[in-house]
Amino acid sequence: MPQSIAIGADHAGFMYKEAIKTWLIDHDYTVEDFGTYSADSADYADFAHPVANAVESGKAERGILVCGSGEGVSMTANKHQGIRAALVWRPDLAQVTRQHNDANILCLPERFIDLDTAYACIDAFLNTEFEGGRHQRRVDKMSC
Ligand SMILES: O=C(CO)[C@H](O)[C@H](O)[C@H](O)COP(=O)(O)O
Repeated sequence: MPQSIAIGADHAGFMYKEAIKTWLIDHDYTVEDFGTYSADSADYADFAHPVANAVESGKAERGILVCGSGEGVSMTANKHQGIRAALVWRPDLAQVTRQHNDANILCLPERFIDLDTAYACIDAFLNTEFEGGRHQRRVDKMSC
């Protein structure tokens, strides 16, 4: 299971990102926080790219990104070849995107889910293994 987690958010995900950082540290994960560092208006790509770079390079084993809808950060992170970023709003979706898609970044929509649901999604994302097999073949076909 992963130990090092890169996190990032824009202003609309800042509050959850801060709470998630504490949650991860309390659960013995190593966290690198790529910002944003306040609730001032900011651009999600400025945080999604550094988190994606950290995961793509192997500096972090997984990433977690938060914005208002989760859409901006997921679209940005998925521009990176080595990234499979999944926009998730239910724990069972987090579980299946690990099992079937080997997702390496979790994207959460702060404006659409409560914090306990976000924690449950993270728990599933960090504690579910990729199933491989037919799913590996499909993941291998993602690159263009
Ligand atoms: O990408 C998004 C919307 O698809 C994110 O939710 C952003 O956080 C959102 O656009 C920020 O909106 P704001 O009006 O600037 O707060």
